Amino acid sequence: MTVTTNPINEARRLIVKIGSSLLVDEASGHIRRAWMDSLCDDVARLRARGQEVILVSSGAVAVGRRHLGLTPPLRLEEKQAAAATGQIRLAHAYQEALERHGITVAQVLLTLADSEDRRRFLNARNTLDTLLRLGAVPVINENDTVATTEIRFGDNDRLAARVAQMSGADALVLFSDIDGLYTADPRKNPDARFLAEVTEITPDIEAMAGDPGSSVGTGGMVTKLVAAKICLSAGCRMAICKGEPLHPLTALENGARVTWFLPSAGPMTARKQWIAGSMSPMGSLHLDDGAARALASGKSLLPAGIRAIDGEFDRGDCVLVRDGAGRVIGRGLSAYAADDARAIMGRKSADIESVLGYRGRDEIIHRDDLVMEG
Ligand SMILES: Nc1ncnc2c1ncn2[C@@H]1O[C@H](COP(=O)(O)OP(=O)(O)O)[C@@H](O)[C@H]1O
Ligand SMILES: N[C@@H](CCC(=O)OP(=O)(O)O)C(=O)O
Repeated sequence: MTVTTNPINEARRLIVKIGSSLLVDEASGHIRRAWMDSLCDDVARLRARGQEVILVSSGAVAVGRRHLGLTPPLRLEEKQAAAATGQIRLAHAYQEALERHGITVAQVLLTLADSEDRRRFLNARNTLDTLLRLGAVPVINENDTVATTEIRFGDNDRLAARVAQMSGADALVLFSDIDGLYTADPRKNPDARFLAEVTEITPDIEAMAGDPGSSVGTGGMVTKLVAAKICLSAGCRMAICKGEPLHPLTALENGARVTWFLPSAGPMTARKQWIAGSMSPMGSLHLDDGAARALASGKSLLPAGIRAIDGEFDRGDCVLVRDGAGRVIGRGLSAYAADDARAIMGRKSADIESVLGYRGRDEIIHRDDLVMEG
């Protein structure tokens, strides 16, 4: 995949990550409100033309520590206290900036554990989907209060990439204080060359990454490359660029300098490759002929078309899909755990709530989560 037109225009779902060094004035610890307003103007413009936007914003520690009278270096618990103080101010500022455009903001705080635990991952994904469908702009940060050293993302670059993967985003933009990836940290090496396009994170590329350039940034280029790896495998394009001008998304659309990390496939293909290749099936769903035909023509699997279920699996686990003769015709991620799936098999989707006592998805396997054999 190469950049033919502008990936920002093309993205159906776009994640924008804002680094502390950009959002928070290093000397005063204040949020740069004019910049935030201009970013939110851009977000409103993208939404108005039908694009979905999720913000992943750092800055809670940098904003909050002044209010508690803390000076770096901070211990973990002081960072957590600072984040709790700063996050409320950050969220409030985004609320005000987006309210000017009549857009509702939703705060979502996540930890690394949330992206690794299947149930939490699915819950987070469903919540983000629902918020976007209802027209809100999620503003995400790491849940610093509960994230100890072992379960920290440690950096929002990686969190943003996980969010991109989780939400099937087409593009992630990391706005930073640098306009892209160089062959070495340009602050320390004046001969460093700028790279416009990267398609693979090789050891040579990894060796280019250095530390953060400012006292409020964390991770530097190292975590940005970790994020790029996640994005490339998730089929999501990723940009590193300078967020400094006002209206940074407009600047990017108008040709500002940027490093693009370009995957060979799109998010849906990557997702299907992941389902096909890296998950062990935990059970089988046996279909009737009508359901097998429906799946072959690209439809989702409804409970009504299932005759029998083998195995024990949880919501989100991979299961095989078999036709009436027991032949494997595909595999996919079940929206229900085995016991619940057994309770609703053969029933109409409209009956799900009365049988299970809650209203889950109409489909047992959504077509986006289904891969048919050869
Ligand atoms: N190879 C490299 N190319 C570009 N920047 C680099 C490189 N290695 C290290 N850096 C440093 O990484 C910094 C950006 O990371 P960081 O300070 O963590 O920002 P943010 O707060 O936006 O996440 C740059 O300002 C730069 O000094
Ligand atoms: N959760 C932390 C984010 C830390 C972080 O990743 O910072 P940055 O490197 O500036 O993106 C905060 O809000 O301060």
